[in-house]
Formats: sequence, structure tokens, C-alpha cells
Amino acid sequence: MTTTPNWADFQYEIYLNGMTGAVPRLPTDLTRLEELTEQRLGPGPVGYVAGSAGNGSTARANREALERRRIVPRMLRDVHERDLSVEVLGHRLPAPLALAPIGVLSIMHPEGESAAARAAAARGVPYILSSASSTPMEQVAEEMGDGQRWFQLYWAKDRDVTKSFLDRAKASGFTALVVTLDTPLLAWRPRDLDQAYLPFLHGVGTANYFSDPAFRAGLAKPVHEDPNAAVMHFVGMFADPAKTWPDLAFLRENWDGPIVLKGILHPDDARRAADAGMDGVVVSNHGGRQVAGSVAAADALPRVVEAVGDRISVLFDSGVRTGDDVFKALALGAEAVLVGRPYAYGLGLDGQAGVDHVIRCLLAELDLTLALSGHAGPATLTPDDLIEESA
Ligand SMILES: Cc1cc2nc3c(=O)[nH]c(=O)nc-3n(C[C@H](O)[C@H](O)[C@H](O)COP(=O)(O)O)c2cc1C
Ligand SMILES: CC(C)CC(=O)C(=O)O
Repeated sequence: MTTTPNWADFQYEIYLNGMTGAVPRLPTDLTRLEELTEQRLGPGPVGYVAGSAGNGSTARANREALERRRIVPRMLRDVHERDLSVEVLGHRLPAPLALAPIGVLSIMHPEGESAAARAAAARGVPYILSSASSTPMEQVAEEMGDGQRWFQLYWAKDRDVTKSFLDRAKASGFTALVVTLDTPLLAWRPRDLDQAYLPFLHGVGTANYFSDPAFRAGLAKPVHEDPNAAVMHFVGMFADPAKTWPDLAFLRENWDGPIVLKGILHPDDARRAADAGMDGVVVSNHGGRQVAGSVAAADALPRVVEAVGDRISVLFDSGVRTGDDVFKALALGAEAVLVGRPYAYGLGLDGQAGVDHVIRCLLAELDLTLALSGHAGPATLTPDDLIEESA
């Protein structure tokens, strides 16, 4: 018997509200949110969120790879009762969705990560807090109550900072650790370069670092006396291009819960992750923000699933905008997907309510796409539910 929400109910809630003249405050086609956010917020913040590496070819490829795969619906299967819940990393999730880590969300809304995390917690969706958040992790954790929280780690050059982050995350009830490997350096991002806009240098501190005792110990002057020096210290140490696979042992020793490596695209790297005792990978190209010309995430997914799908969890992100995108990623073998930019736009347009809108639209559309294609839940999806159109 299903105990998970009937996500599709959102559809008739909207129609019924419409009888009293109330229409959704945001569009239900989430691909329209970027343009609206651009009109509402300045070009700097929106450019940073919407932008990507190089001329944007990776971000476009992410969309094309999902759109090129088409669903083949099946008929006359009993789908009247559906359950979207899945088991991921030892946790039962009400749906195969988590909010991806996004740094400095206060450029989108004054309540930044807190509002996004509250929205996720209210729907039971895991919230993955970025290391580079503009809100200290302790505050976000408190606002989430018993909501599921995972912590994304940028693996700092300074071991004391990494250790301090792990200790703080543990003490704040973050259960899984998501270690991002695809950002040892910030990529060449023309949209930000042309506006000379880097949020950290525009009055939005990464409070997660600035509030950290180990980070502050590395500063010559207190943050308030020389904020730019603090930002440049952050930029110089938040990640470490010298790290190699054996270094993972340090994280395994210092984190008891599940560890997931984010940014895996090659099956051999996925195998190395499993061999190193990791619990999962996120197949991701960082939403096209890191390697210009990179393989589309959805094209990398099947090979990774084939390599390690029977050993560790395989999650997916980069380019998910609709419920049918989620369906396709699951059919290709992902256990769950992370969504990034759409919820950042929802936040920018309507705070916590905007993030809630994005979660509900995605899951209502997923629920209906599953049902209309003959599936009562994610468990029955296989690659056979898709065909790939020639490019
Ligand atoms: C503005 C912005 C900031 C991001 N910050 C982080 C971050 O701090 N840590 C991280 O692991 N990924 C970060 N990401 C990448 C997302 O976690 C995710 O991989 C990506 O957004 C997924 O693609 P999508 O936006 O197409 O859904 C960021 C993405 C955006 C758009
Ligand atoms: C470089 C980080 C601090 C933020 C990030 O991951 C991103 O902008 O994509």
C-alpha cells in the first residue's frame, strides 16, 4: 500500500484553485523560469546561475541527450495506484529526486539556502547543501528540522578545513557526504568573465567558510577587516587540483556515513570509486559548467550503470528540466536524479514557495508520465522504455 504522496494531485489542485481565480504564481513549464528570472534579477546573478563553460556546448548537449531519447509508452497495465518512493543510500525517499548543491544562493533570494532547504524538507526531498553556501550549515540544519540533509564537500587544500567541515556536518545531522570532483579549478566561464561577475566578490560571502574556525585561522586579518582577502583565500583553497584517488582514504576514515562522488563520467572512474569503498556516484558534468565540450551526462550514464550499477548507487544530474527527463534518467539506470538550476530560479522568483512549486511540478509530471507510460513506479523502468533517435 502506498504511503507516499499522490504527486499528480497537484494537477487538479491547480485547476480547482483556478475556479476561485487563483492561478499558479509561476509557470508550470519549468523551462520558462530562466527567462522570467532574468527579467526579475540583475544580469550578474542570473548570468552566474544560467551560465556554463565555454560557449555553452556542454549545457546544450545535456538537453539534447535527454531530448534525443524518446519514451515508448505501454498500455493496459494497472497504474491506478502508484508509488514513486525509492531506497537510496539506505534512506527511503518519497520520490527519486534531490535538490543539487548550489553555492551562494543568497544571490537569488535573501533567504538563500534556508528557504530552499525548508522547501525540500517540507516535501521529504533531500537537500544537498553546498560547501560554498551563503548560510552556515548549522543554521540550514536547524531550519530543516528532521528533513533529510546531505552535505556537499569541496575538498579543500587545507586538511584542517576539510576535517572541520566534516565534523560540523556530522554534528549538524547531515547523513550523506557528496564529494564534488569535477571542480578542482573554476572553469572558463565567458558569461561571468564578460561581466566580470563572481558572486563571492560581490558582497555575498560564503558564510560556511567565513564562519569556520579552521578557515579563519588561515587569514591574516579578520573577514570584516579585509573581505576581499578572505574571498581570495577561499578561491585559492576551496578545492585542490593535486588530489588523486589514494587521497579518498582520508575521507573514508573521517566520515562514517555514505560517501558519493559527484562528477563521474567515465566507467573506469566509477569502478575506482567502488573499489575505494565509496557508496555511490553522481553522473554529472556540473550542469555543463566545467568542461566545455564534455560528453553529455545522459550519454555517459548507461556506461557507468553498466560498470557499477550492481555495486553502488548511481545518481544523475545535468539538464533535468521536466518530469519526462527524470523518467528517462531512471530508465537509463539512475536510482534518483538531482535538479539544479530550476529550483534556483524558483527561489529567485518566489522564495521557498518557488522552490516548492518546482518540486511539485517536476514530481507531478513524473508521476503522470510514469502512469501514462504504463508504470506504477520507478521500479519497472528499463532502457527498453526508451528509443534513441539518431542525432
Ligand atoms: C549557480 C550554480 C552553483 C553551483 N554550485 C555548486 C556547488 O557549490 N557544489 C557542487 O557540487 N555543484 C554545484 N553546482 C552544480 C549542481 O550541483 C549540479 O551539478 C548542476 O546544477 C546540475 O545541472 P542543472 O543545473 O542542469 O540541473 C552549481 C550549479 C549552479 C547552476
Ligand atoms: C565554484 C563553486 C564555488 C561554485 C560552483 O560549483 C559553481 O559555480 O558551479
